[in-house]
Amino acid sequence: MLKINNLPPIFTVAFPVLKQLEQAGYEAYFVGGSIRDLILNRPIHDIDIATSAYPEEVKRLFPKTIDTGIKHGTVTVLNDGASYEITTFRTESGYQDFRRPDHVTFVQNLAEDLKRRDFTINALAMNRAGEVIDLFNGLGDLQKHLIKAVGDPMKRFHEDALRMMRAVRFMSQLNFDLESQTKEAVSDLHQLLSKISVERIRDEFVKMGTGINSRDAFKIFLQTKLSESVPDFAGKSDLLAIYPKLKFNPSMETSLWSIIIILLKISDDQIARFMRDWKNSNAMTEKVRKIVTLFDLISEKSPSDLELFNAGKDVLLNTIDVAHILGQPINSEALVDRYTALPIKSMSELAVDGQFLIANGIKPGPKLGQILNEIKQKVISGELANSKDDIQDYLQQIE
Ligand SMILES: Nc1ccn([C@@H]2O[C@H](COP(=O)(O)OP(=O)(O)OP(=O)(O)O)[C@@H](O)[C@H]2O)c(=O)n1
Ligand SMILES: [Mg+2]
Repeated sequence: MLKINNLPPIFTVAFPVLKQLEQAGYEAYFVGGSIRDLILNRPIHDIDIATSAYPEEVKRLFPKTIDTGIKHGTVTVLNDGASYEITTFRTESGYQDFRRPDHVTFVQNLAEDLKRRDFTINALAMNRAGEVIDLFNGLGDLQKHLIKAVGDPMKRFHEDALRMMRAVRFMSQLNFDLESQTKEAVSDLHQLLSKISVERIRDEFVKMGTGINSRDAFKIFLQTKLSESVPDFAGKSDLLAIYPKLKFNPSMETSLWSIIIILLKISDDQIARFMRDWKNSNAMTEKVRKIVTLFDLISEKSPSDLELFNAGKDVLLNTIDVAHILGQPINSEALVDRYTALPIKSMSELAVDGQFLIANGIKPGPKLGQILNEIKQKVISGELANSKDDIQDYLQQIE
C-alpha cells in the first residue's frame, strides 16, 4: 500500500475533522481529485471527505455547517478557517435523463462509494495516516497517464453523461490518454450529452480548452463525436479540425472562445447568439466580440489609432495572444508600440470634458457630444494636441 509521508498542510489541517468523525465511531477518508492532484504534484484546490456518517450526524458533530447538498449527502463543514465537503458514502441510483440523480442511496462502506466514481484516477481514497486506498488501480493509471472509467464505462456514462466531457477535460488538463474501451463508450454514447445542461457542458469545455494539452483532447472530442452533441458544433467538424493543429494551446477563456468563433467563421452579427447558445455571460461575449473584431482588422490591414484606442490595451494583448495561437503572422511589437504611443488611452485622459465645452459656450445637447467625440478623434489621430489651450483654439475655429 502506498503511504504518503509529509502530507502538505492543506491535508494536515483537515486531520481534526477526520479525527472527530472517527472518534464518534465513523469512517472518514480524503477522496477524489485532491488525492489525484497530490500524487501528480499538482496544485490542490479543495479537499473532499467521504464518511460513513449520515449528514444529520455530520451536522451534529460540527458547530459550523452548511447544507450544501443534503439530498445528495453533502454537508460543508467549516473548521479552522477552511471548508470541507463531507459526503456520506453513497451510490447513485434511479438515474433519470442521464443526469445526476435526484436521489441517492447511502451505502455502508467506502468500496461501494468508490465503485460509482467516474475514473480510476478519481476513485482513490486516503486515510489520516497517508495510506492510499486504491481499489481500481488508479495509481497504475496515474503512472500510465490514462483516463479510464471505473468498471463498465457504459454504466458510468449512463449514470452521468457529463462524465464524457470530463474525460476529455482531464485528458487536456493532465495531458493523459483516453483508455480504449472508455473511448469506445464515449463514441457510442456521445448523444447522451444532449441531456446535460449547457452550463455544465460549457464549464467542462472551457476546462478542456484551457488545459495544457487541449489540442490532443480536442482531437478526441471530435473523433468520438462529442462535438456533435454540444451547441452549434454539429456538422462543423471540418472547420473544428484546425483546432488540433493550432500553434499553441490557449490558456485564457477569452482566447478559447475567440479562436472557436474564428475557426467556425461566425460573423459579427452572430457572435452574440453563439455565445448565448453556450450560456456565456454578457461580459464574456463583449470581450470576445472586441477581440474577434480587432483580430479581423489586424489580419486585413493595420488598425487605425482610433481602432486601437477603442479596443484598449487588454483587448489588444488578448488579440495578440489569439493571433499567436492561430499562427497568424502579425507585428505584435509594432502594434504595442503604436498603442503605447497613443496620446490618450481613455476618455478620462482627455484634457477637456463636457463641462469645459459648456464653459466655452457650447450648449448642452447632442451637438456637445458630437463635438467632444470629434475632439477625441483628433487628439487620438494626433491632429490636435491634448491640451486645454489647443482645444480652446479649436473650439473658436469651429464656431
Ligand atoms: N460526474 C462526476 C463528478 C465527480 N465524480 C467524483 O467526485 C469527485 C469530485 O468531483 P469534482 O470536484 O467535480 O472533480 P475533481 O476530480 O475533484 O476535479 P477538479 O480538480 O476539477 O475539482 C471526482 O474526483 C470523482 O470521484 C464522479 O464520479 N462523477
Ligand atoms: Mg474537486
